[in-house]
Amino acid sequence: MSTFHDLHPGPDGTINLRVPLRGHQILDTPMLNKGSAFSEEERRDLGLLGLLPPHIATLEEQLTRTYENYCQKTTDLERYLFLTGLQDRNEVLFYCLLHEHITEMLPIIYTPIVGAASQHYSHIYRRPRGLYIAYPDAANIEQMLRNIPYSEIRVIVVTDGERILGLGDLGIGGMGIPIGKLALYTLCAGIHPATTLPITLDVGTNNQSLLDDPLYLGWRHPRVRGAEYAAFIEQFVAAVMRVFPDVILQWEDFAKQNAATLLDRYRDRLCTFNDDIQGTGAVTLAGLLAACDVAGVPLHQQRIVMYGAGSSVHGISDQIVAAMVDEGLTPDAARAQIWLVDSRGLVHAGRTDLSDEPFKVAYAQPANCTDEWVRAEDASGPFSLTEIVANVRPSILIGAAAQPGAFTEALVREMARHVQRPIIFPISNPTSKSEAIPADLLTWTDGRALIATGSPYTPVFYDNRLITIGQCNNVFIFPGVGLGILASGAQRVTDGMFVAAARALSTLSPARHDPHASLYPAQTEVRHASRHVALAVAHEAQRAGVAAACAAEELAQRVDALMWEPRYARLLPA
Ligand SMILES: NC(=O)c1ccc[n+]([C@@H]2O[C@H](COP(=O)([O-])OP(=O)(O)OC[C@H]3O[C@@H](n4cnc5c(N)ncnc54)[C@H](O)[C@@H]3O)[C@@H](O)[C@H]2O)c1
Ligand SMILES: O=C(O)C[C@H](O)C(=O)O
Ligand SMILES: [Mn+2]
Repeated sequence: MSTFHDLHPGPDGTINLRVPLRGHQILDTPMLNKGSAFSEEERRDLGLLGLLPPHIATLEEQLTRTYENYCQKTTDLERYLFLTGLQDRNEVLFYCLLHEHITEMLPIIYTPIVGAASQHYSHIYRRPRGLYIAYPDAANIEQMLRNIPYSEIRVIVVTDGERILGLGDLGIGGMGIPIGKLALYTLCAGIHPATTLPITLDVGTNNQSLLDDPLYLGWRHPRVRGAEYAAFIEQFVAAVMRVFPDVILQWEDFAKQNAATLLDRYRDRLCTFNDDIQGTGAVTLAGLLAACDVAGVPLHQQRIVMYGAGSSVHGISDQIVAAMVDEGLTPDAARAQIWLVDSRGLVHAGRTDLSDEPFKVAYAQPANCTDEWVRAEDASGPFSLTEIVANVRPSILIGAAAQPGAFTEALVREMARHVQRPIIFPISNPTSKSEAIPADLLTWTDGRALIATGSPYTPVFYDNRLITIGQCNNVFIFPGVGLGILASGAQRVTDGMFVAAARALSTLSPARHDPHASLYPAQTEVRHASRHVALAVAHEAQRAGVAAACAAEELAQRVDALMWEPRYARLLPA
């Protein structure tokens, strides 16, 4: 069972796999099951005779049947359940179907519908996947890690469910996210599914409606905090390092008070990164660099307002500063061009509530920066976002506060008065949390805005043109980063690897060749983009000395060899 991922095609391109299982055991193993596509020999030699309808289907026939079924579903949640069911039954067919219909199905297995599935997790639950590590079982984590069906795990995505997209604390329901992210590792970067492991650390939930829900599947307890939480995480990481010493550990959708702390605590101890901070930083920088190119104004001359000052803005700000420094600014001069806005308004040094957030302190504008600012009529209290925009006159506006509709018409029109090509990225997820809708942004800026969104949007018809909206989502980064780490054998994940990823992705922006095109590649290009990102990450890992050097051709070969294609192996009895 441990060698699923070690499949090398023979001279005729066929992959032979000897399996110690027979009959129903094979049909019940999604990594082995081919459904109606088992050949005559396989049926005879593996105890499958009579267990399947007589016709031996081709993969194409299976895809037709499966897609036909999919199309009969009438709600997105049913589509999600259908695809999850397929994943739990036949993984090759699942990934083949996703490859064929990626634009249609990515929003189902990932953002935004994975958000709805996570909200309803305890009501739609069918089968377990991955590991559920609850706080009361802290003493058994190592045993749990050894209970999983595969023994050669290379990538773990872990959440504690506290900040699932912009939907808040979803407790055990957060499991939808690591499952979805790891499906994308396979779909977008070819990481073999049997080498991935989704994990939810169930430390309770403070979501009262979940605690009150009789069907809730998690540990019914308020969230464990403080020293107990830290000790539990430490036990988890230590167990992971014992059982899977070479694994990549990706932290996902932790609340901001834990996200940065855990990253700082563990980044020098194992191969680990935080996707919401670092992955989001990189994907946003990639789109901004392309947008700056279209606007004809380099990044270091842009004035940037960030709405939200949590994990994602932390990562985005740090990446922007790194890129501005590459363009010749000092770090201080770069930070001076970034204005953060959190739930209490502008982040400035005169505030007394920043001391436990070092990231905000580093980006705080001078205490007196608003002394000369003009107030809106009748305004009092902290400056509103519209007032901040009116006074700062930003050329870039990023939204990552999960406050739907926060980029109002008045605000956007104000911004567009001062800049020829306003760059506006409402990146909050899912769609229901977006700060603005692309069609509105185009209307309010007379089509001048350069837009990207966190969740996918259909193209907008504006001024007799169909405008494709690029998706500024870390899906364009983390699968390639993981692939690059595995291919290079990197021991640690550096910030430089994310800047390299951003620059690599940015070169693939369709807008670089056609100023009317999207700032990000289409979803159909994501596998190509991941490969490109992986190579850049692997080279940077070598340059930084966290991976052993090798020739560029060898690195490319290793990347390609790791990229699994979903197709059936020929199963032989062991
Ligand atoms: N597109 C992507 O790839 C991507 C990646 C990561 C996060 N996100 C999305 O970004 C959003 C934020 O994620 P995060 O990890 O930064 O969350 P977070 O909880 O770490 O930070 C949220 C921030 O928003 C601020 N905020 C809350 N209410 C506010 C208000 N009314 N006005 C101003 N600021 C307010 C908070 O003070 C905090 O600074 C989520 O919707 C998430 O789904 C998107
Ligand atoms: O999950 C996503 O779509 C992106 C991001 O990681 C988020 O938390 O919103
Ligand atoms: Mn996330």
